[in-house]
Amino acid sequence: MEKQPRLLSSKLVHKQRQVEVVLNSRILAWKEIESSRKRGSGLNDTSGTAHSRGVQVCEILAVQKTEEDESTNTRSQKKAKQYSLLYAHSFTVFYVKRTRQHQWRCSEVTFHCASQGLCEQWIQVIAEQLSLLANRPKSLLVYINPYGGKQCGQSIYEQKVAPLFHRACISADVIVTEYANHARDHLKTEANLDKYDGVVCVGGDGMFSEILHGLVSRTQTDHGVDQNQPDAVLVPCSLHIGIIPAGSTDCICFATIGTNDPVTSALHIIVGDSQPMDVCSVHHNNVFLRYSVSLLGYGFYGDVLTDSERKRWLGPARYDLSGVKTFLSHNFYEGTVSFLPAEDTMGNPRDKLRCRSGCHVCQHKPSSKDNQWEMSEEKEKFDKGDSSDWNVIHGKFIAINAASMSCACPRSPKGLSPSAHLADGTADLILVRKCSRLDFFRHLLRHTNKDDQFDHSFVEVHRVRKFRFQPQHQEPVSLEDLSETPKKTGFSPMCSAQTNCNYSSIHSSWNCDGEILPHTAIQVSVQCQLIRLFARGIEEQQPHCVFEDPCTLQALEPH
Ligand SMILES: CCCCCCCCCCCCC/C=C/[C@@H](O)[C@H](COP(=O)(O)O)NC(=O)CCCCCCCCCCCCCCC
Ligand SMILES: Nc1ncnc2c1ncn2[C@@H]1O[C@H](COP(=O)(O)OP(=O)(O)O)[C@@H](O)[C@H]1O
Ligand SMILES: [Ca+2]
Repeated sequence: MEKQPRLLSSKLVHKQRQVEVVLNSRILAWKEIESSRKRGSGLNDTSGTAHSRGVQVCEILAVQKTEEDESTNTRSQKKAKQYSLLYAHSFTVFYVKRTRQHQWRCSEVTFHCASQGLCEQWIQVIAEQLSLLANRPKSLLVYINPYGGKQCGQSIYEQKVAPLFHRACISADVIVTEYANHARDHLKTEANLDKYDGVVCVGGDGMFSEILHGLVSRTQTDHGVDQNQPDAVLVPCSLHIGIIPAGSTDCICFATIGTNDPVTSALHIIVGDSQPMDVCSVHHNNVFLRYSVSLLGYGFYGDVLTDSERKRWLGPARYDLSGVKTFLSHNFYEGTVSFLPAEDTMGNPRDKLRCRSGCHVCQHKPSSKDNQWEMSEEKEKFDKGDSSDWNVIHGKFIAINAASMSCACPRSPKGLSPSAHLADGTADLILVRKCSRLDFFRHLLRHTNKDDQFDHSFVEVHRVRKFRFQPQHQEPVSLEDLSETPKKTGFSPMCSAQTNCNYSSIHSSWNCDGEILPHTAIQVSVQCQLIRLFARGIEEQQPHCVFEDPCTLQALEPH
């Protein structure tokens, strides 16, 4: 590893002990200076790294002159006070600390200096290094849905997030939404986006969907791209999106960060993390309907969502109640699914290659900006939608789910498709055919344990770039018509398969990231890496041990 030149090195005091503190462009490290008494008593660590600690500069959140604490009541505090009189000037470094289950916290370390000049020099040099981190946002546009999840969005932002942004010197313009689609329409037409480095969404997947639609539509309009063209090459958004989870499912946050925790999300925003993400565009007969980043689900998840909307007052529990009700209804829907499979090199949904931070599959996936891919034969064939490459499956399905990422969430920590990738340009298409209630229950249960939910005769899964769905029976012209349809028509030329059928029982609806689509016949295309989040994907769980970090030790080596 290349040795970084030291920027600053001093003997300071930390927790009433003398420490040598060293800063290079990558690491801030400190090590206790062993007293001769200790050395004689053999207390020093055999590894020679006793008491050495460090933090990566890219994980430092802020540096500040320390506020003096005047309370010196206890004996030890008095002693500390006496000690600190000699080192009267101090500064505090705030940094990211990893705790359990992918959670990050803001930790701090204070150093005392003998002179004001030295203290100010440390603050200045560290602040300079932070200002060189170009990815960090300085100005954010924040939208809060006050009614998402348990209706705590506003207090979560004010109590847990705003103080961290303030500490990191990030300015934020906050808009508390007043009605559904307020955030979407503001982003689409009004917001002056040049002022900001990112947009923050405080809410659930539905609120994220609003931000997504606002930002993607705005970008296409600004570049003259017609979203109604299913083959249009969409322009990626330049602003990053941050998600502060305050919704009911929060699967987009969970699957990109590994936890649903507002503080963790805020810290990923502050350090300027970047995670590209696929977006599915959904069309109906060449008319643009919606974008989706998590689940596009027909049948079971569509029915759960439709039923749960009436129970919004129940908060996040509405999904469990509607889930049980829908499970007991045990509906199935007939139709034709056609799909364009991804190339074999893209892996398959049943391999064990999980998408994790720095995922190789997503990194090696040619992005839409990649010229080689733009010109390749594969792409040409792909663009033409060569019909011979399309697979067609007709059947009766309990569920048709397309997951363009794992859809991991607290209800299902591995997700609907555990090996789906965040940014590979593909989605995993899961077809659950008509089966017994018990079998479907077994399949659902496997979303909550280690067993393979695809290992059933009635389930198949394909990695796809595009797909289409055509219900067996023609759908009503629009949702409005559908809601006006009498519950029991008793007559319809298309009702031979089911008795007492009506539109609501021969058709399900598509659940598109928690929104109901107005059509059942849809065409879907995965747009590779269309947006970027302030996230880094799920980090492999490892004890974060700064003692073993070679950079820390290297920074402390004598020069
Ligand atoms: C037996 C236990 C089975 C548990 C199965 C859990 C599977 C959960 C997969 C969830 C994938 C979620 C994908 C994301 C969807 C969200 O975009 C979307 C919107 O989120 P928002 O409200 O935050 O805006 N959320 C949803 O559509 C909610 C889906 C939640 C479905 C929960 C289903 C529970 C099923 C319970 C069945 C129980 C059968 C018991 C029989 C006695
Ligand atoms: N001020 C508001 N009043 C009513 N609905 C809103 C408001 N702001 C956003 N919404 C809508 O609320 C819905 C649910 O929001 P979301 O934050 O995803 O919560 P949840 O996860 O509980 O569904 C979204 O469809 C969003 O468009
Ligand atoms: Ca994907």
